[in-house]
Amino acid sequence: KLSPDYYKQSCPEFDSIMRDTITTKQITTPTTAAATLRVFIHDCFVEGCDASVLVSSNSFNKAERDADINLSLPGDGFDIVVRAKTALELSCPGIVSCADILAQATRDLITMVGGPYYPVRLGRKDGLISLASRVEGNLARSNMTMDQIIKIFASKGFDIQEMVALVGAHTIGFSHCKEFSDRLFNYSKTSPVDPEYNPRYATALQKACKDYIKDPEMAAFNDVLTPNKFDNMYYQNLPRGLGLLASDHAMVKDPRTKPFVELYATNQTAFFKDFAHAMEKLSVLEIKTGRKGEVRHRCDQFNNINT
Ligand code: HEM
Ligand SMILES: [Ca+2]
Ligand SMILES: [Ca+2]
Repeated sequence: KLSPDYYKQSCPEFDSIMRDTITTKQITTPTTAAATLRVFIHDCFVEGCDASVLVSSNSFNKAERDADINLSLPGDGFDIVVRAKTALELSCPGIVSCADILAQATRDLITMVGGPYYPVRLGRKDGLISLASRVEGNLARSNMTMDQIIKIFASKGFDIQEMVALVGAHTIGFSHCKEFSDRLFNYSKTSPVDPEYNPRYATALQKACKDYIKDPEMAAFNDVLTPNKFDNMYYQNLPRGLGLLASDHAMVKDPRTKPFVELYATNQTAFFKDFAHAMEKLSVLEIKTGRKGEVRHRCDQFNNINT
């Protein structure tokens, strides 16, 4: 059974250790919030919220982390879990799962950057499977059609409105140039850039991504106006041609998603309420309890490393 105070008896310092670790990390490395949120969704959409994404490959197993869509997952999202796990293992060894650490860290970081609070129930076990081959088809890509994207979210139990609310996560963080450069250079015979972009924004992006093939680290903020603040600016950007990814633009073009973009653009309270609700739902997606999982000693390997 899950509960918000699952560790009250077994690890009374859980809350304070989490709070200290997260505050220190986010203050010294402000990209941590977005990094952790992305790692979390990539975890939950593949085998559920079970920390399967945190496992490293070894000679027996090519893990999720080495699936091509996960290669760009930001290191800070892994590091925060390792830090919390290390501190927790000193206080209460073998008690707190990596999956719970990731779920609670994500929530705390979202609130730290201005987003809504939602309850996270605890008691998840860490998964026993992490296979790169099981990733494909479970995560949306920016070049997918809206039909494909809607289908993926539906397969995880999210309707269109919940999907639009969740994608509001792009109010923080950044994307590497290769994720949107096809819209900037040689877009079509008639126009080098995607005409959906605001022209000045397109010029700025072309500059920012000029050498992206030589330097694959080059990136741009997902929300050009308030990149570090969790707010509803992402939705306000879209109709102004300030959406970064093709999938972001598609949100405001498709008649199925557009009404929700418009709602959230004008009503941040509605966005926060729906985002919080969808995150609470995401946080318990296909979680494992009891014997269906374990509490890993190290978040990057199964306790039986030969599996
Ligand atoms: C339409 C569905 C989605 C697509 C196609 C998509 C695609 C992407 C892509 C391509 C990136 C850039 C990755 C990189 O270059 O490193 C990104 C970043 C990000 N995505 Fe999404 N995403 C979607 C939905 C979501 C959802 C539902 C969430 C969370 C609830 C989310 C959270 C994030 C965050 C926080 C970042 C920034 C990561 C960072 O700054 O390190 N995305 N997304
Ligand atoms: Ca998982
Ligand atoms: Ca923002």
